[in-house]
Order: sequence, then structure tokens, then C-alpha cells
Amino acid sequence: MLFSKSRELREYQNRRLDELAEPPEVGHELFVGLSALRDTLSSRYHSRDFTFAHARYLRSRVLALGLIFALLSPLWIVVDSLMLPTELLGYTLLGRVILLLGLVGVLALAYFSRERIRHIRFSAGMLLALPAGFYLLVLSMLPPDQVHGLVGYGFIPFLLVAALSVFPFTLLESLAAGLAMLGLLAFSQTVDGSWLTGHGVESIWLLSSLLIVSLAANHFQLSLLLRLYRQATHDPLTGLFNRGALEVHLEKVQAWQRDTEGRGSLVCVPCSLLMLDLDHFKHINDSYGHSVGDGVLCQFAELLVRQTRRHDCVARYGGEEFVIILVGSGQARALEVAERIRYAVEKTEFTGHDDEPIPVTTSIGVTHLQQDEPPQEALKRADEALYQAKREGRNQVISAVEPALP
Ligand SMILES: Nc1nc2c(ncn2[C@@H]2O[C@H](COP(=O)(O)OP(=O)(O)OP(=O)(O)O)[C@@H](O)[C@H]2O)c(=O)[nH]1
Repeated sequence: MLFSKSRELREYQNRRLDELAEPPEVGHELFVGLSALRDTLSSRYHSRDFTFAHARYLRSRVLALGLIFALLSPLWIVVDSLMLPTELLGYTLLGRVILLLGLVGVLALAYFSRERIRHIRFSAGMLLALPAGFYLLVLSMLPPDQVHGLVGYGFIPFLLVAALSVFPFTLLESLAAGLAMLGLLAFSQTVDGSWLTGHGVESIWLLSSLLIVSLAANHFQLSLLLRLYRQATHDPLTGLFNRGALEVHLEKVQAWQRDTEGRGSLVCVPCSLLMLDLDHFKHINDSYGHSVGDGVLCQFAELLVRQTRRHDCVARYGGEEFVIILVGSGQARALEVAERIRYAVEKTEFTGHDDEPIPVTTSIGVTHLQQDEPPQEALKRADEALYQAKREGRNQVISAVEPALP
């Protein structure tokens, strides 16, 4: 998840509660801006789920731009045949055939790599590297006194740097590609003799400015993508996954279970579901106020993240109800974890404004996620177990009655 570490989750929650309480200050906005920059600089802090969403978006860009390049490249043969002497046409024609084959390969790779993040990243890199390589090849093969005959080749580095802004690349990825294009431009200038001339410096300056504009576009594009992803999948108060994202996650876990079984594993990877509800939460709201209730929900969310492993999924199901998916844990292990959480909640000192202590307890229903059942069935079972815990006095863990195996 995006906030896999509880420190980050707390930072986010404090920011949200501050935002609700006060108008933004300059310092606060600077902090938000810096953390957005950290998110767009590299993919290091991106969650696994966002990385998938990001790759799908990147793939759509690769397909669109790859198609444009593949259509435009052969069309330029007409210009070459009008501008270049016949004996040189062979060089560019060969280069264009290689380029076109490469672009078709990139398109095929991106098309068939629906969920393969590495392949999609590779195809995006190749989409930029192929025209650059083609230009490099033509420059290296053509006799130096004939380079001036090339028409429409000098803009390739500019076109590719402009194309960077179309992709939601991270700043470091774009910077590396942009520097490579500057290197390509410098090489072309040494070949055509314009290196360090007035015209040459002007071109380098122009390309550098274009690169800065593309980096800014990358930053805004990626931060917008992150924000939209967050809004669609996370609960704004606690920073946990929301109900929709939880349901998608459950389906993914089941698909993974089927996949491991399909690959010949004798044992299906177990997976359990915990449904938790704060006891008498209405009383907390009524006694301490709604904003303290919000603070308690955030502290509770933080405790759940601390009590679970990185690959478990913690979600706010709605109101004061939460769900945890424990991947790789069978019923017995899930009951242990649930009991540990229940005890931790009871012993933790939740605090309101002015640090006044607020006693909080939770009831928990536990069930096992069957590989082939609709996820709603498992959620319903966990909910029934939770309400049994409520009926039997609250602050306890109840295991659901599991359906008979077929
Ligand atoms: N502060 C705050 N309260 C919320 C939020 N969402 C739901 N609530 C409140 O949570 C309370 C839930 O009350 P009930 O469903 O009666 O449950 P309860 O008081 O916890 O009682 P039991 O679940 O039976 O132990 C309601 O008062 C809701 O207004 C929220 O985002 N913030």
C-alpha cells in the first residue's frame, strides 16, 4: 500500500487533521510540495499497487506514441528521396527499416505486457532509444561532408525530449533520458562542425530549456496521477485502503491463490480475513466530540498497520469498521493475530485533545477466505462473527462458522 510504513501514515494523518482544522500556511504548503517532489523524483516510495496502475498508464502512452512514430518514420522516406543524393539513400533506408522493425517490436512488447511492469518500462525506454539510435547510426555511417544533406534529422533529439513530457516518467528517469539526448545533440554537432559555434550553443540551450519544461510536465503529471490514485483507493481520513480497493485486493489474492495452485503447488496459500469494529464508538463521539473521534480512528488505523506485516492489507471498510487481509495465514494464525490486536487496543492509551486518555476496545470477527467464493461471502461471514462478538459482550474475538468444503 502507499503508506506501508506507520511513520508515513502518521505524517499523512496529521496533515489531514491539520488541514481540516486550519487554513494552510506557507510552511505547510512547502512541506506538501517537498513530499510531492520526493514522490515524483523516483519510484522508490511508490506502493506496489500504484506501480501497477502507473505501468498501465505508461503502457497506454507507449502504444499511442509508438504507433505515431511507426507511421511517421516511413513517411519521411519521401523527404529523404527528394533531398538526399541517390547514393546516400541506401544508408537512411536501411536505418529506417531497422527503426520500423524495432518500433513494431516495442509495440508488440507493450501490447502483450499487460501486468509486466519491467517489460512496460523497457518498452518505454526503447521507444526513445530507437529513434536516437537510428540518428546516431546515420550520423556515424554517412560521410561527414554529406551530413548537411540530411533534412529533418536534427530535430530528433528535440522531438524525443518533448516526448518525455507525454510519459508519466519519474524525474530521475526523464533526466537520464534528457541527458542522453543532450549527448546525442553534442555528437551531431561535432559531426556537422557546429559544436561551440553560436548556432550550436543556441541549440544546446534550446534543448536544455525543453528538458526543464518536460521535467516540470513529468512532475505535475505524476503527482496528479498519484493524487487521483490515492483519492480513488484510499480513505482520506486514516490513509488506509478504502472499501473499493479492498474488494479489488481480495480478488487479486484469490487469483494469486488459484495461480499458485495452477503451478502445481499441492497446498493452496491460506488467506484470512479480520473484520474489526470499535466498541461504543458513538459514545466516544458524544462524550469527547467528533474531532476526537476522528483522532481515535487515526490512532486505531496506525495501530493496525503496526500490528500487521507489510504485505497484509489494512482497509477502512466504512465508519468505525476495518478489515485486514492476512495473506499466508490460516485460521489458527489469524485468531492469534486478532487476539494480539484486541489486546494491543485494550492496552494502548488512545488520547484526545490535551492528551486526555480515552478507553478504547474492539470486537473482531475472523474467517478464512475460500479460493473460489465471491469475496462478499467471506466479508459477510466475518461480519456475522463480529456481531456475535458484539452480542456476547464486545472486546473479544470470534471465529466464523466456516462453510463445509465441497
Ligand atoms: N468521528 C467520526 N465518527 C464516525 C465516523 N464514521 C462513523 N462515525 C460514527 O460512528 C458511530 C457508530 O455508532 P454505532 O453504529 O451505533 O456503533 P457503536 O457506538 O460503536 O456501538 P457498537 O458498534 O455496537 O459497539 C456513529 O455515531 C457514527 O456517527 C467518522 O469518520 N468519524
